[in-house]
Amino acid sequence: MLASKAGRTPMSTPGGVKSREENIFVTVRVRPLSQKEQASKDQVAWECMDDHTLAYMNSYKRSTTSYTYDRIFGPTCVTEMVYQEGAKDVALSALTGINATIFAYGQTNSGKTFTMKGITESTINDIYGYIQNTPERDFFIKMSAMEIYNETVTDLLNPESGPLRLWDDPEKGTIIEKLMEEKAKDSQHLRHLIGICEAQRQVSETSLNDASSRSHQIIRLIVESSPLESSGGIKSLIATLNFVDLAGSERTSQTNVYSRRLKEGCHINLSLLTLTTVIRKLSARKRSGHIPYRDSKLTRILQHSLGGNARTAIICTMSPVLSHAEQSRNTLAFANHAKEVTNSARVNMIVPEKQLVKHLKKEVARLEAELGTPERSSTSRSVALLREKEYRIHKMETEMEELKHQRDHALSELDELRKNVQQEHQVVKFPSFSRNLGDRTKTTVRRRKIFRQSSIAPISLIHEIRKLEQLQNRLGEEANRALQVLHKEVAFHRMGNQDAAETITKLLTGIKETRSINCLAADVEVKDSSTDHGGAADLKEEITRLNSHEYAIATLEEQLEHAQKCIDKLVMSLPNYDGASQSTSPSRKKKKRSPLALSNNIKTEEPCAHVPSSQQVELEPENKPPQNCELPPLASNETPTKDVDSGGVISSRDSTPGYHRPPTINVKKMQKMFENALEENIRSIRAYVTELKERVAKLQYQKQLLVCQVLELEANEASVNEDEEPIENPPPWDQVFDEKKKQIILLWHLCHISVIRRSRFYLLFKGGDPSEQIYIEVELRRLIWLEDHFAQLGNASPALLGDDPPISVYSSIRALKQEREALARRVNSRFTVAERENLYIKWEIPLDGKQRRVQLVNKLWMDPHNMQHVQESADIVARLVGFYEPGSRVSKEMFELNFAILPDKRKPSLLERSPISNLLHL
Ligand SMILES: Nc1ncnc2c1ncn2[C@@H]1O[C@H](COP(=O)(O)OP(=O)(O)OP(=O)(O)O)[C@@H](O)[C@H]1O
Repeated sequence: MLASKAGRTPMSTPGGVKSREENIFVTVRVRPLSQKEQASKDQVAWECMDDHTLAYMNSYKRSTTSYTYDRIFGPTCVTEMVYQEGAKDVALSALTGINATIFAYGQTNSGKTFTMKGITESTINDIYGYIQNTPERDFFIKMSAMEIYNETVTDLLNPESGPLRLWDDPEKGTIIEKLMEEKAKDSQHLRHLIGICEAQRQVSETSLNDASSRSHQIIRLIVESSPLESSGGIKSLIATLNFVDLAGSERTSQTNVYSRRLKEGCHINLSLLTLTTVIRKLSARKRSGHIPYRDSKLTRILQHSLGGNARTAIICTMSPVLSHAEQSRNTLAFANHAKEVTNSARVNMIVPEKQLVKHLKKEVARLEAELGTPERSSTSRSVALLREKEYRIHKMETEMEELKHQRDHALSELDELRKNVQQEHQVVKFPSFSRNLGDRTKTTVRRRKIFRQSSIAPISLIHEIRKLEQLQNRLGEEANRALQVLHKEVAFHRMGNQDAAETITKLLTGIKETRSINCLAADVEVKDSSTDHGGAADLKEEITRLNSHEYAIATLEEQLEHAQKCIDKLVMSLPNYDGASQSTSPSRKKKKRSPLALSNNIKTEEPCAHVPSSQQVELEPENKPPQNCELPPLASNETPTKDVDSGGVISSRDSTPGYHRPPTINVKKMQKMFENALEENIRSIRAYVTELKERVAKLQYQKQLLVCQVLELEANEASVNEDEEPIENPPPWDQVFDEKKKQIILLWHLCHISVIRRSRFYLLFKGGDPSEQIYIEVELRRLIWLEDHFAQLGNASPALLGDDPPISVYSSIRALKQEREALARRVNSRFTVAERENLYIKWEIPLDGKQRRVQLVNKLWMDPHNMQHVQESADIVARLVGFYEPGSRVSKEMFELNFAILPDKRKPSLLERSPISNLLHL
């Protein structure tokens, strides 16, 4: 509901726009013959002579009486023409702040509703077209609607509010208390609201009209517009536009003689009589005399439109047939009086107080500026400029603050990201397999988080794997070089047995092969890395690949093992080998200057990166080293013999005649020195090989850890997916039932479903039995469908839907209304006087109020959120319909699921009928 017009200063043309005096614009529309009239061969009694003259034709087809009006619309004229020429000008006055009213007056079944529907539709189109073409103003449209039925005013937008009271305001005239005003969002919304009101209207079947309007309906648009602030204007315009579809004037003989219709007819005729009297008195220009506006609610409400501040157009509708000639003459008599009535319409302006104050302040400032000296005005201009600059500076400062804030935020996010990456690296390097389960869970959660945040984890793992591979290659290379040196040493000294030399050669070949395999793998790796996006899938591939050349490390290990054995053998075969040589005596230690410069820091120094050991032989001080490191090769036939005396090895050369032995060199000593060097070398190589083995083992271990980590990562990934798609146990039926029941009750309300059906369903399905599930499900789905269907229809124009759309929200409202009426009639017979009084008290219906039964029934099932209300409503409906009576037919099967027609051929009574439910097999 919208707020009333508070905070406005009405300025109804105070010395401004003059009020305009003009007569009510009266037109007559003669409808075509109805099918019934054609069938009964009823004679046509009226002829349109021209656009302004209508003539009554006697039985000889001669014109006897003629009537003149502003415009006559013959049977062939369409409603759009009636609108264009009979209503448009008046209706659109509302856009310029002038109140306007369009009436349809005429005998029952003469076409009033038919005409007014079209007129309303066309006016809405034009209003919204105008709004679109007037961008310099802001428009605001509200709508209210009421019907006057049996002299009771009801709000058609809120029928539950009951009868509305009228009261008089000295300024505003008659005011309808609590009448709802709904803001129209757009033309579609407005049409939708009008559609709902039309559906609410009292319509009944009479002998003349299958759907006769039994009430006067007033649809009221409040059109307000104000200039855009930028335009500098301050005056808003406001006007009401009434579309009045009167109930049909009828003779008692023409209506059914049932008491209800008779009573309606009396009220209708009474209010129409007052209207006629008011018009007649107004037309007689006896304004000084009493105009009985207050004799009927209709004339009270429309007082402004009858001789007051409004432009008014009346469209008198009539049937062309002779049998209704008398009624038609009455209509024309009314039209004659109406065309004499003069209105004085004014432009209604309002000035919102806020805007007025603002405007006045501006004016004062301007005047001050004009009065002031040029200096003063220039100073004030400078001040204004200064202020503007200050404002801009302030704005820029705020923006800068905001930017700084954004930058800080971005930086902290970056930091966070970096931290995550580092953490992930640490996790990769030092996996926590030894931790307890609690710690692991924490790590998993953290890692899962990191994994979600970025894809760096798999990338870093891949890097680790590749580093390991490089290490593996380097180990291979080092082993290779070590063995080569060994080989050379052995070859050079031609020592050791043949087997050892062969073994070393084999080892070399083996290692070379291993190296070549690793190189191949490295090639593949380079290629792979070009397409590497660091995903978990790549990681898996990586591990698979690593596992596939697992044998490379194993082979290397094996070969190193083998090499060590060979070396051991060689060492054993050394002539001066004894077990004690292994010990590190101080003398040995002193002497121990490895020809390969191998030391304990072998890890970092590559033994084979130096010059051959033979070139590094350090001679004892008394023996000068040979200039040329290359020692002369031994003759093949020379076999070393042992000098038993000296206890040393004597070269065969020593014994060879003619052999020139340098005088300064002690051969024995030399030999000894070489032996020692070899021994040292071999020992060094042995130590190195041992270390290589250790490193390979470490490598293997690290690889194992990596694989485990990958597995863990995969498991986390899987559990993340599980987290995202949790498989939940279905909730218990009681809970489901409760939720669905609430949904169903709300949808019943929204779709205006029969209250009898609601009550039956509600009382039948209590939720205890899981077999009810299917009924609940089907009901819910149908209602959801219905709601959707209504929503779609809601966007369609009522004009497009036609008079009685097959299934629409309007038809269901109408059906529900009829059902409530029928139920109301049963209240007296189904409840005792005491019970009724109790009910009225409980449902807050005044005991002395009118139509208490109707009020009671109208209150049933109106609050879908209150379960107690729902239960009590269902109980009352059950009593009214007789569900609780013995032998009453209530079974679940009546909400059948198979959509088949029930075998019961019994014609349903009104209380069991509902167009929507029938259509939907509800
Ligand atoms: N100009 C017209 N062209 C075609 N059909 C018309 C025309 N005017 C009215 N009708 C038809 O005549 C019937 C009666 O019209 P309508 O209900 O509008 O009359 P009414 O004056 O509002 O009656 P009541 O006062 O009983 O409500 C309807 O079926 C309507 O479709």
